Order: sequence, then structure tokens, then C-alpha cells
Amino acid sequence: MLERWRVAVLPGDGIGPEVTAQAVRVLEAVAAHRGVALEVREGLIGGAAYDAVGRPLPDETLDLCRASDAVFLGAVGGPKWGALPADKRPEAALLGLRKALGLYANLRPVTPFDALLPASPLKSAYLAGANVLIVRELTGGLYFGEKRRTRTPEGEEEAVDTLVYRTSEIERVVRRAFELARGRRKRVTSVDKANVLESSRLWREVATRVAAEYPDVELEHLLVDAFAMQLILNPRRFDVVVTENLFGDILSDEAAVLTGSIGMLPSASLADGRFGLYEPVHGSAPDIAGEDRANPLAAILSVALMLRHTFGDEAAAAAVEDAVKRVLESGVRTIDLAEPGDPVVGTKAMGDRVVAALEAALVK
Ligand SMILES: NC(=O)C1=CN([C@@H]2O[C@H](COP(=O)(O)OP(=O)(O)OC[C@H]3O[C@@H](n4cnc5c(N)ncnc54)[C@H](O)[C@@H]3O)[C@@H](O)[C@H]2O)C=CC1
Ligand SMILES: CC(C)CC(=O)C(=O)O
Ligand SMILES: [Mg+2]
Repeated sequence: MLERWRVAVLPGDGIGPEVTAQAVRVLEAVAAHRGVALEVREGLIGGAAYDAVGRPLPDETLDLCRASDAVFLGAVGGPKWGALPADKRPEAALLGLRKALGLYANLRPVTPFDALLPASPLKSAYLAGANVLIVRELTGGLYFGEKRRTRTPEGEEEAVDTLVYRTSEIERVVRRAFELARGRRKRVTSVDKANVLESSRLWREVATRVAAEYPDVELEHLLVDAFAMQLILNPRRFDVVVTENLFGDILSDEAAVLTGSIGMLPSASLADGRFGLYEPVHGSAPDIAGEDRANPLAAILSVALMLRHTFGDEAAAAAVEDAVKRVLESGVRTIDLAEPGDPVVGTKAMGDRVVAALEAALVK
């Protein structure tokens, strides 16, 4: 294990800084317990960076990330910056950062906590034990293809986005999915739209080829529309799901519903090796920003992923996840998770509870 953890922290916009503050407290608690020197260095990104220096992804931020073992990111974006040219928008910074750091595999574990299962036994039976790992390709596809505005010969405005995948891009992310499946239930579902899209036909061919290297892991192909339905109908049938960038973005927000809130879904964006960027799946939630109402658990669970994938500290990762579990079992909820009558706490108070549960477990 490393004795020094160098973490770049990019709080970003909206609720980004609020949830990041709680995530950093959890990381600090773990590092203090482990006796590890934690170097947290903050950088600017998104609208906050645009406002401060006129660019959403300053070179200093990229340099900081490259000089770190891991990056934690809150969220970027908001209506304030919506009218800027595409390359100045906060979202462009996030895409640019993912590309520049080679973060091609985005892991989005979807693991409903028992304490949040619906009250009806029928509904809980359908969700109990569901544990899906979405592996989303993160540096290719529509988000990175050529974009342009043109005019038709008739003078009508036209917009073009291009969806490009090459074999090597598909191969590495599918291989990552198979490797992860080996440590789980040994089942990969590859999601595409091969009945219509040429890029999906290539995706399916490559996935089938890679699967031959993993005879112990079962592969199934599903079309994205059918998968979107099956995910809700029968979530327990899925183990690892691998898919392209846009499909993975949409399907993971859909999957968040299984956990009770988008505020529960963490993510790890990985390059080859141990380097990674960790962020909640949700955005900057401008509708609740600044009100201490955001659920910080997705951000805190992203710290668990950092401990697991970058710092190789499985015990600490499990301790953070267990602290979240115990806090939820105690009944407290942020507003997004609350049923009538539940004790509701704010962002910071939820962070307090998790840190207290974690410290109690770590000193034992
Ligand atoms: N990784 C990132 O930085 C992402 C940024 N965005 C950006 O965020 C901005 C807002 O996008 P939206 O479509 O509204 O998506 P969003 O994920 O920010 O919010 C969707 C809904 O979920 C709620 N929500 C989100 N996170 C929550 C949390 N932690 N606790 C409680 N409720 C939460 C919000 O209040 C809102 O009602 C946009 O500028 C978008 O581009 C969107 C997704 C990812
Ligand atoms: C904000 C976008 C650039 C991406 C997004 O929605 C995501 O990564 O979940
Ligand atoms: Mg998204």
C-alpha cells in the first residue's frame, strides 16, 4: 500500500462542493486511521474555473491531476453557463479531463442497500440482492465524435454528431468488464443497438471475440431498448453490463432508480493501472444547490471506490460502505430518500453520521 496518498480534489459547481466536502472528510478519517500522509490539493474545474480564469479546464488543473494518484470530482455545470460556446461549457471540461487522462472505463456499481428497499415485501423480493456493475466506455462514441452545424441546400439548419468506435477502444473496455466479472458472478451482458448501428455491429463482433479469451465467463448480447426494460423488470438477472458511452450514461441514471436515488450512485473512471477519477454519477443539481439538501452518499461511496481501485485498500473501502449501510439502518435519510415520518438530515449532518460510524468501526 502507498504511504502517501496524493489526491486532486475538484469540487466544481452546484452541489459539487457540498458533497465533495463530505467525501473528503471520509477520506481524511481513513487516512488518519491508516497513518497515511494524505495530500489533498484542490483544483478548479467547470463553471467555477470559467468564472475564475476564463477556461473550464485550466492547464493547472490537468497538471495537478497528472501529478496525483487519484482525482475526486464533485460535479460540473448549471444554467449560468448554458449559453457559452460548446468548448467553454463546464461539461466540455469533464469530457476533456476524461480524455486527457485516458479514463476509458467508467465503473458504476448499482447496489441497493437493504435499508432502502421498498416497504412492500413483493417489491423488496424483486430488488433484494440486486448487484449490477455497469461498465461504461468513457472516452469514445458520440460525445467525442466530430460535431458540426450546417445548412441543407434548402437553407434549413442541420446539426451533426458522429458516433465512431475503433476495435481497440471496444476491446480494452470489454476486456476490463470480463476481468471484473471474474471476481463476481462471471456473467457479462453487452448492450448495443446492433440491429441498426454499424458501430454497434463492430461492438458486438469485438465483444464476441474477447469473450473467447474468457471461457469461464458467460456473455450475452442485448439490444439497448430491451435492456432498458429488463433492467427495471428483472435487475437481479444482471451481473456486469458493458456498453458504449451514451447508452451507459443514460442506463446508469435509470439504474439509480433501483437504489432509491441518483444521490446513491458512485463511480470510478479508470485508465490502465491504478490511476482513477472518482465522482458521483449525478450532476450539479442546480435546483437544490446551496441548500444543504444534497445526498452526499454517492460522493462518499466514490471514496470507497478510490480506496479499492487506486489505493488497493479493500478493508477501508468495505469499512466506508459498511458505515453508509449502518447509517441507513439507523433510519436517517436525506430528503431524496425520505419516506413520510423518516428523520431527515442535511448534507453535512449525513456526512457527520457516516464519519462517526466509520470512526467507531475503525477504532474497534
Ligand atoms: N458528472 C457531472 O459533473 C455531471 C454534470 N451534469 C450537469 O449537471 C447539471 C444539472 O443536470 P441535471 O440534468 O439536472 O442532472 P442532476 O443529476 O444534476 O439532477 C437531476 C435530479 O436529481 C437530483 N439530484 C442529483 N443529485 C442529487 C443528490 N446528490 N442528492 C439529492 N438529489 C440529487 C437533482 O436535484 C435533480 O432533481 C447540468 O449542467 C448537467 O450537464 C449532469 C450529469 C453529470
Ligand atoms: C455531464 C456529461 C458530460 C456526462 C454525464 O452526464 C455523465 O458522465 O454522467
Ligand atoms: Mg450522466
